[in-house]
Amino acid sequence: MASSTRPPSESSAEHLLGQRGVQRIPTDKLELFQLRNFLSADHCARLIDLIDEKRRPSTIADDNGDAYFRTSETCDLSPDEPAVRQLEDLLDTLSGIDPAHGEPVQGQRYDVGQEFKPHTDYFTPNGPDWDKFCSVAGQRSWTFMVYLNDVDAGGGTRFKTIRKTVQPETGKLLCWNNRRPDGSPNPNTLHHGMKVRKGLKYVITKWYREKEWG
Ligand SMILES: O=C(O)CCC(=O)C(=O)O
Ligand SMILES: [Fe+2]
Repeated sequence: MASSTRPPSESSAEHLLGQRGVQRIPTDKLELFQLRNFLSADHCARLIDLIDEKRRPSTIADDNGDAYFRTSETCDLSPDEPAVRQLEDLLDTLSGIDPAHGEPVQGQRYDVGQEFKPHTDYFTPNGPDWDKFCSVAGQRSWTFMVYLNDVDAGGGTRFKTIRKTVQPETGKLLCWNNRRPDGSPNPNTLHHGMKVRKGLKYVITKWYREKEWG
């Protein structure tokens, strides 16, 4: 689809591969891309400082009762902060998605032993949290995440169905389409923020929605 006809809520393989340095992870099971050095080390350091100021224990939607499912600490990052505004602008340009479809950026920090167990970022259609989280903005369409530091050991992001683990690296971006070409949720996007073994891990996550964020 030509970018001029792409809906405002969508990115696409064609658009992303037109951006300098973007690489597609070879698989036909999902649309998954990485971009090294998306953010400078200095920009990452400023975002890490903001996460350290604001972090609190993470929560999850579609809670499955496992208290150890997502053990990291999380916070929303306000675009009133210049480092966040700059990040949002870079993400909107890279993704090609209308900013109105973006959730607020989230920051996450994992200490040794913390993880985010295998999950998908889309909401289960008509699941327990569907109405609460999706009635206005609809499904999560694309996920963009950025590693803000090199982790001493562990902390990779594992996509089990394609047997691919992406290693954290300062400023490296990872993004994927949460749906199949027909628009249905893609279970092959299952991913695991693996346990940090040594050091700390900081990431930011930006989710886009099919409809405008309320
Ligand atoms: O930390 C990671 O590697 C994955 C994070 C993640 O999956 C999420 O925040 O939804
Ligand atoms: Fe995730």
